[in-house]
Amino acid sequence: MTGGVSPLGLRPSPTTYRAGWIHYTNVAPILDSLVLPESVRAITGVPTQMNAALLSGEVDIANISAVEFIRHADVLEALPDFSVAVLGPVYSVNLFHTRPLPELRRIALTAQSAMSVALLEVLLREKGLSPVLERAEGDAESLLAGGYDGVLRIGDSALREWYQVVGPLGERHTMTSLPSTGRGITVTDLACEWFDLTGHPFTFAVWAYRQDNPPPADLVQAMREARRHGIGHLARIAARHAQRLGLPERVVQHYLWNFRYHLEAPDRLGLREFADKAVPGHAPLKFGQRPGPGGTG
Ligand SMILES: C=C(O[C@@H]1C=C(C(=O)O)C=C[C@H]1O)C(=O)O
Repeated sequence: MTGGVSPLGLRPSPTTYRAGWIHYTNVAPILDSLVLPESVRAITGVPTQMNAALLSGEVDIANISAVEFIRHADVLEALPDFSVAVLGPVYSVNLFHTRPLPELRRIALTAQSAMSVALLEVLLREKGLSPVLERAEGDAESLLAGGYDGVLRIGDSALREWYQVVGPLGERHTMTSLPSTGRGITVTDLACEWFDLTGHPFTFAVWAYRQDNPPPADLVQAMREARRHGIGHLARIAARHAQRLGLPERVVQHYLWNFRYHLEAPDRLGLREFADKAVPGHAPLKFGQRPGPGGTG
């Protein structure tokens, strides 16, 4: 076979490239309008599932917890211009608690997340606190009623539970003047805590792949086009997901526009700072080539 054409003159079918998407609402502006090239197949799951799928080779690319990218920086590389990051509050990575942070003794962790657990560990260490951390599933209020004094939750359910605690959002409230307590519960936004500690953005996820198996150019191009389209139609995306989540449209719209999806210099700075604090001695972080001028989408 030469030049990709078989002796019969047939083109070999292109090998399938497998993608794994964490499909929380916060990636809707990238994934909702993504048209996959024919050679790409995608599965979806929660962060810990996608982290495992990428590391076991079940998928070739995934938006994974940034801490897993850092831990496996010797074999992984990340797309240079894709992130799920924020500067300040994120609203969906929340510690729900019933006592002040310094008095917490037992915190329930979600099994869905690697990143928020690593972030919580860094923040607790910085504050000199060492509560017991245990995996436990269930909604925050039941776990708090059942013996935990802190509960860490992420993603769509954390966003909904946050709103149950701090909402409803009256006309006099703006998203920047919301209470952080309600129903006897305080909600600590871990990305806000990171901002208070460092003054930098926090990068929750990157799109990673094995260094020897980068994604086909048409997939990355399609992702950039989908993101441009998604960000341009944020109100529509927010309306659709608000209905699904049972949340007010303006809350979901604020939630979405607050994300930083382009892994810009400040997001990399935050990522490197987190890497040094959470995984001392990690291998250098590797990123693919940034697109040229006008090519970022
Ligand atoms: C901000 C979030 O980011 C997600 C949180 C992750 C984690 O905690 O491991 C992984 C990927 C991110 O997309 C969220 O879903 O609430």
